Amino acid sequence: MPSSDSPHYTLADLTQRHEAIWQTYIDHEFVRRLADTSLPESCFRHYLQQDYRFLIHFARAWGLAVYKSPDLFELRRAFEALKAIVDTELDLHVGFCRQWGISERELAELEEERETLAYTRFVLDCGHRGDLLDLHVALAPCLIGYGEIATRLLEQPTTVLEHNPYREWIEMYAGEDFQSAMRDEIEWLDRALSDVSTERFEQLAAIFRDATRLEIDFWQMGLNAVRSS
Ligand SMILES: Cc1ncc(CN)c(N)n1
Repeated sequence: MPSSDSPHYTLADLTQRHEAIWQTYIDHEFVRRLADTSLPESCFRHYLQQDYRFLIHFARAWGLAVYKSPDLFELRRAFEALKAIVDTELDLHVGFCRQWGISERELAELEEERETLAYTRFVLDCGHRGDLLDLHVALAPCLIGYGEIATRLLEQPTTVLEHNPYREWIEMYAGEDFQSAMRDEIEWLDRALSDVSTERFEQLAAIFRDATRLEIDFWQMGLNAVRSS
């Protein structure tokens, strides 16, 4: 625990500050059922469709990070993250949706759910109102959470990989590309948080808490779609 005169906060302090909410997110029923194969396919399909919209706005948020970058180092870093989402994650996602019988046209036309709207606009609002660190903290549950979820799923004995229709999803987020992006982001956040004051940390912790709550709502939206698609 950091001392009050020289806090030296890290990302771990953010997750510990909201431990119960963080655990609800990374161990959500959607995730558990995806791992033990009991998740209805309609839930996963709905999640995939909405996640397409999420990733579009997520890319826009990194575009905002480019704009908010104060120097060439940060500018390059945000630009690389934006490129990775547009060229890799969204490309993989579209291919993945195709395998699940969801066409690109369908993706382009689908209506945004309120949970998608709330989460993505919250992140963008944090970036508009705040600085680069506010934006990174709003984005952290997304990148750090999915990386942690996927590695946990691969490690835990209750996960079924054989004949699991969601196996590719688990392996994509547990894969080296995503994991290394997650490690880079943890390093960035640890560096940036190391010299914030206690007051500033509390502001950032509130952003982190709300973004995590919105991730929980996103899982729940998928789970609620038992018969909707
Ligand atoms: C809702 C959500 N959160 C996080 C991720 C991981 N980029 C995602 N694809 N979708």
